[in-house]
Amino acid sequence: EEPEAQVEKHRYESDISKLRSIVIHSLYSQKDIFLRELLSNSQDALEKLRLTSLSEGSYINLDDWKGNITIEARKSGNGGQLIVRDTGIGMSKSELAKNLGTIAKSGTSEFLNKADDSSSAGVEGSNLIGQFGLGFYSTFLVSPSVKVSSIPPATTENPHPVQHTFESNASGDEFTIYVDPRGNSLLEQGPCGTEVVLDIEAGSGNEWVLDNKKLEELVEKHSQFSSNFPIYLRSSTVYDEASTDSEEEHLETWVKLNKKQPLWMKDPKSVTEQEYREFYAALDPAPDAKTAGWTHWKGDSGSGVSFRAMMYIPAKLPEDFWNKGPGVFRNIRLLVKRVFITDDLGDDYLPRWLSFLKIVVDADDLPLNVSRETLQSNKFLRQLKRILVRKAIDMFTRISKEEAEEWQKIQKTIGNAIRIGMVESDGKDRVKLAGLLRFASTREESVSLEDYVDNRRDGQQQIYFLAGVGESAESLARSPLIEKPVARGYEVLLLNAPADETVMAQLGSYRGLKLQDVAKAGFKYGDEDEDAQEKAELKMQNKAFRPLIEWLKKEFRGPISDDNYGWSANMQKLMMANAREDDPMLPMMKQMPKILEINPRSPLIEGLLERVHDLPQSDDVDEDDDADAVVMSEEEKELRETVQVLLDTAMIRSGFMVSDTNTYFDRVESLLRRSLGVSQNAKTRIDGVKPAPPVAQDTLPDAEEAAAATPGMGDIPGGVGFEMGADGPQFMDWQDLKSKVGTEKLLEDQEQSEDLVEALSHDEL
Ligand SMILES: Nc1ncnc2c1ncn2[C@@H]1O[C@H](COP(=O)(O)OP(=O)(O)OP(=O)(O)O)[C@@H](O)[C@H]1O
Repeated sequence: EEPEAQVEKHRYESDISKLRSIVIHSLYSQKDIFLRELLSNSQDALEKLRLTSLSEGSYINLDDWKGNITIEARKSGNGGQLIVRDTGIGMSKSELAKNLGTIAKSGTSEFLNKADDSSSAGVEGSNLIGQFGLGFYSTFLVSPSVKVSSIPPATTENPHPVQHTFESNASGDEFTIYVDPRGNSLLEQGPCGTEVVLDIEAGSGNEWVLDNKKLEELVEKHSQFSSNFPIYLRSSTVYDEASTDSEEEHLETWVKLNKKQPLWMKDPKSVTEQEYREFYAALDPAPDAKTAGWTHWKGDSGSGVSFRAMMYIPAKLPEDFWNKGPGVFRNIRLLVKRVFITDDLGDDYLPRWLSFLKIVVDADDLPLNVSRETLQSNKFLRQLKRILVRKAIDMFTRISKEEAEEWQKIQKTIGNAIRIGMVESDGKDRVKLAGLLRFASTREESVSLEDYVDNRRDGQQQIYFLAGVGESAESLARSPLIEKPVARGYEVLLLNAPADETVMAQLGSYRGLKLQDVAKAGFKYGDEDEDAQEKAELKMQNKAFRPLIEWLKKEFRGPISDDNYGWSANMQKLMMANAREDDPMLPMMKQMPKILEINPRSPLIEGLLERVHDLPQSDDVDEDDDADAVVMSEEEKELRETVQVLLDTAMIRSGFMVSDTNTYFDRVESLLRRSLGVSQNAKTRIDGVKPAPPVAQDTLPDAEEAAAATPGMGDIPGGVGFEMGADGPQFMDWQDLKSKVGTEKLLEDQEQSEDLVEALSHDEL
């Protein structure tokens, strides 16, 4: 049994001395991990005691046991002591020597070799420290001298255990063990336990260890979920012996730090929806953070590492989400056995389009310290990456099938992410993602590609769509480009998200049906050839409309061509939106050829044909002559102008921009004048417009004074509007008014003059 009394001196094995110094020197920049290591040891000790008490033949009675960990910062002057206690399994004298004085795990020399290779690389060192069970030595990072007092539970072999203290200095290569002069003080808290006391020196730069705020932060960051047992922090910072007298006062000064349970450890079947929603708040720092859906599973990496994970979809993306640079998401919390390891797995760990997800992964065995630099070499993390992407897509798919309405909302939020995902993914994933999108169509407000295919016409080979960035589905539905397919009874998807056209082009087809942009000329419906009558009709139409087509080609040679390689209006818009003002391609982009398709069934086109027929013949003019030299008849000029407006309008209706809006408006005005019977030459009158008074001579109050005297918006009276009489608005007769303006004398009283001025300003408005 334990020989009592005097202090026993032990020498560290030479390897351990070396080791300690490596740990101490290579981890200089990551000092705060010491607390995580201590808490994780305490957690293990508590867990071990519970397990031991449950094992057969155990004499340990845990009926009155309070399993917990306490942290206390005792300041004295500028330095002090940090004390971490647990009511866990504790250590006997020989266990103290063995566990803290030697290395239980094999592979010491392997560790030393690795550590030597990277002696100055703190990161590598921190990775090794957990791998080889050296956590305890990290206490020397902040403390020059460490004491561990411990007492094991009573057993048949050791019915009266004695509390011993292990003491070691950071500098020396020896440690001492002695009977704790305070007696079995730890038995006040429970049947056994351990107390670690770190001396924190004033002026050492480690004074922060005694700052409760900092301690709280560290626990929240690293150990919030690490313990199934409560972790308490003593809230008073100045140690006062007298205050611990009464039990009640004593308890009041302890604050529980780990309030949230590690929900992911539970069986998903036993977790309520409420619990999932509440837990989300712990993951998303946004004040009114809500989740729109989640998945929770237990998995295996395939290389033997099992893990538990939760994945959440936020209800909203931050406003600046798509503008955020890389590396700012930190949306995956990686833990190992409930101990937080990192939320920085590297900028491109998950694809950017999935970075809105909030994820927790808790692995069963990984080196406790995983740094970004060592990620690439970690097999589990490489496998996990693929697992997470697959799980995300599965989760989306499940919600879209089981909660169609909810998905409708979600896909509005993350639809663009899914589109980007489609562009970045390949094969199966792309098809799965495509199936998740919902589009407006000419048949329904919201359809999936699946719905579209299910509703296809007999023998239909294509999925028709029209894309127009930023346009409403209603306005797309009125586009002349879909008149024909709709008239024939085909459903057309109306796509208005920026990436839609690109995404459809990439997807190519869905369930064997080719994706067809109806804005592209020359596509076939696939059933044309079967119909001889249709063919004959087309031939006739071609013949009948030839004069119009010829005339159009002659007159509008530039903008009209029958080549098939134009951009769709949508693509033109996208390209222009991305082009810089001084882009040399800009004028070219504006002028990309477009294809004019005329509908022979349109009365407008029939009317045009008639007018072209009626034009005086000009066959005698040589084609090569300069067009300006041709003397054009008045009718032809007029027709030309009308057709130009028609062409521009067709462009606008098809989603293109006209290259020169002013000219377009001039033409429209001229057309309007003609239809109203107003002369083309009549000018807008500028006489009678009241000139502004001369430049002011008086002085104004300065800006601040004026601001103070200005009434708020609420004080602004009336506004302009027509007076409503009993029979509706009262308008004044314009001709009457005009004549009054000409004869000012008629304005007899002030009131009338005010009426008039107001009426005039209405007119101008
Ligand atoms: N609070 C404690 N209660 C009981 N035993 C402890 C306590 N702290 C440490 N020990 C014992 O000391 C051993 C060494 O601890 P150390 O932190 O150096 O490594 P580890 O805990 O084994 O490994 P790791 O740091 O990777 O978890 C532990 O395995 C444990 O047996």
